[in-house]
Amino acid sequence: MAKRFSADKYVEGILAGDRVMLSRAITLVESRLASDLDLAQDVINQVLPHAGKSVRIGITGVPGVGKSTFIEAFGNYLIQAQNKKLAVLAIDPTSQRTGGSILGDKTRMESLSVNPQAYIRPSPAGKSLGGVTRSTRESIILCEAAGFDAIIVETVGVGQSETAVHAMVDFFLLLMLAGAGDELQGIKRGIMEMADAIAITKADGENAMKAKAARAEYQNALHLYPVAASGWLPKVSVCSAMEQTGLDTIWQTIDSYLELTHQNGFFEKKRHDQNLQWMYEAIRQGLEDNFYAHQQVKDQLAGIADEVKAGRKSAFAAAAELLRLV
Ligand SMILES: Nc1nc2c(ncn2[C@@H]2O[C@H](COP(=O)(O)OP(=O)(O)OP(=O)(O)O)[C@@H](O)[C@H]2O)c(=O)[nH]1
Repeated sequence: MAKRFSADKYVEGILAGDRVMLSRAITLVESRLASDLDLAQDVINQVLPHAGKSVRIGITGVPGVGKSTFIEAFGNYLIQAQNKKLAVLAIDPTSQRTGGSILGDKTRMESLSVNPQAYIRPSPAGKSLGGVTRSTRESIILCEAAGFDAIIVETVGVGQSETAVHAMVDFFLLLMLAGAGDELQGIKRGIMEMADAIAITKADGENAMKAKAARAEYQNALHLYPVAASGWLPKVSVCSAMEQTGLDTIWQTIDSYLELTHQNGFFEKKRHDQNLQWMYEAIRQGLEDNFYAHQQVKDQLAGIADEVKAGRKSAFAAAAELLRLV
């Protein structure tokens, strides 16, 4: 087991912006050991008053869209042109690519990973989506308390993970390729509906014209959706991470969104709603964990499931019988 410190020691280190302590605290919230849970919650609770002051940006897009290259370019832009301290967290429950090691990501975002104004943390390996989203959410709080004022949460846009990311960020950016067709890109309609902005990537060289055409197309498509509760009309822009163009426009879009939603109160409301949503999610998870950990449930579950399978017991009756055991 990794070395553990007192809650005060973690808190002191995080608030001082000590990256080693931040990493250790994130390892702590990623741990599912029962003995780590209380300590992790103690640390989170203590740093909570110092968190929340960042802009949380979710970024998604299918493999090949250029996420890493984009985040590297956009991240450097945020640091250099907007004077931000940036943390990049990844949600990728299927990820084999990093095996949970920081080294894996060093090769993905080379210049960001050595930038003292940036902190990159790959997705914890070998975890369920629920496990990853929970620890990422808590990691956001830890990073904010450590002084990072821009948080990028990155995910692959092909599964359910983008819904989870959407529920923990202020602004959701969808990266898309020009001319590949929505279906080809595996982008589901629901994801486009969640986007506050779409950026068409790789708008350089021969691709530049195609990207502009795609921008017009997507902008039209977005007009067909009902106006969002935020009052914000999603924007589409083009960018090239390679040539570092369009990054400023994307930041201006995010900034306009923040201005609008701070003004109309949506920003705060959304964060409150997200907090409540996570509370209910934590309750649901806690109840489920307790249920499956209960000795009588462990003893009887398989037998009762067999009876349901064989058609001797209804699913509802079986569930009720099991629930009564707890
Ligand atoms: N022409 C051009 N190519 C790009 C640009 N950005 C990325 N690429 C190329 O697109 C390919 C995929 O880029 P990655 O950044 O690895 O993106 P990804 O496939 O989404 O990968 P992950 O971030 O690992 O999920 C690489 O070969 C990049 O060199 C760009 O702005 N212009």
